[in-house]
Amino acid sequence: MRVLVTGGAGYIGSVVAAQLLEAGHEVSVLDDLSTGHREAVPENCRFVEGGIRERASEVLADHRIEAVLHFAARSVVPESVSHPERYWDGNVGCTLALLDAMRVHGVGRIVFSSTAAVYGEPESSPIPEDAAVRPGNPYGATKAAIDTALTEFARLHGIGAVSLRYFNVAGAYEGLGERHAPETHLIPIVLQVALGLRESVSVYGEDYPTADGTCVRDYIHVADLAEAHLLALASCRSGEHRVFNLGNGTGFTVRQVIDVCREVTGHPIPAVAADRRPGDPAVLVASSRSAQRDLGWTPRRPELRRIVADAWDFHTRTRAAETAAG
Ligand SMILES: NC(=O)c1ccc[n+]([C@@H]2O[C@H](COP(=O)([O-])OP(=O)(O)OC[C@H]3O[C@@H](n4cnc5c(N)ncnc54)[C@H](O)[C@@H]3O)[C@@H](O)[C@H]2O)c1
Ligand SMILES: O=c1ccn([C@@H]2O[C@H](COP(=O)(O)OP(=O)(O)O[C@H]3O[C@H](CO)[C@H](O)[C@H](O)[C@H]3O)[C@@H](O)[C@H]2O)c(=O)[nH]1
Repeated sequence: MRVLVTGGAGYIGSVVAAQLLEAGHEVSVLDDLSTGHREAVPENCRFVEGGIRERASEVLADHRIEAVLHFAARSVVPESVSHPERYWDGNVGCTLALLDAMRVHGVGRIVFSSTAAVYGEPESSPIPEDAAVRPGNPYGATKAAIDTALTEFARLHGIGAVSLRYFNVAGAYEGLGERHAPETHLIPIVLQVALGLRESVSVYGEDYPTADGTCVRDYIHVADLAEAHLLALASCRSGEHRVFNLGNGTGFTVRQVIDVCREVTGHPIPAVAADRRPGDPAVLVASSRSAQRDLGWTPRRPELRRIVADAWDFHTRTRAAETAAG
């Protein structure tokens, strides 16, 4: 298929673009490089630098796109609290513009990056897709709004849509890894300590109702997550919008993650207790049974040690290349 990957210069979009190429698809990437990196776009993609609102319509037409994988978004939760307008505009506004361009150019499939943040503080664990949608911050609220818009667009315009609700994505694939600046995610931050780029990691809250008092999250390897996108793309059904959680179904505390990072890196990684981070749910663990049943998806790299080891390999190589380049 001829596919457009929005946000294909970012962490997850670049890995999915690489896997789409490997599977024989023709891949176009549209990215404004606001948080992405030009060199992360796999070589055989057609790259267009620009914003969705400004350039999506033209790319859909010129590249005769048949399906869209939509990653481009703003995704820093604290920023969404201080500047919600950037999220309503950058996430909801841009996605509505993209959907309208798809309608105009007759593009019939979309796979969308949704998030566990739509569930807020869940009532039970693991979380199935029919759990209440009650986002606890504007980032999650914008993703939930897009999920709703997709349901309506699919019904009204016959588009086949899939929302994939990611839990905590980590790890690296074929030289493509996580490089956000500033970084807010736990595993890359902990690895920055091991690389000597930070003195310590702050542990946000040690009084949660969990085994060791720190928050529990479900970490999913970016390559496994990417594979689900290819399955979702193939399974889009005209007029239907389906929603799937993507996680491993196993939770790890912040302290457990830091311990695994110590094992993998051989570094002592000092950890300092800090206040809770506002809006953090105590436990977020996915039930991905629907994705396994309906998409035929099986995560092939579920071990946290493997996820951290792949991220560590990426970070050490990137650091070495940066040091060599001066
Ligand atoms: N990383 C996670 O753990 C996680 C978890 C849940 C959901 N998600 C979602 O997955 C998607 C990808 O996340 P990521 O971690 O790869 O983020 P990222 O910041 O690395 O990638 C996003 C990319 O989109 C581009 N972009 C942003 N706005 C744009 C616009 N208007 N037009 C064109 N390009 C634009 C950025 O330059 C960047 O390359 C996002 O939608 C995010 O909300 C991520
Ligand atoms: O320096 C840090 C960074 C994080 N944490 C803790 O580590 C856990 C994981 O935090 P991340 O920031 O890595 O990930 P989140 O669980 O906050 O966020 C992820 O899940 C969210 C859904 O809740 C969104 O989808 C978001 O995009 C995605 O990155 C949290 O308990 C957080 O408090 C620390 O203790 N110290």
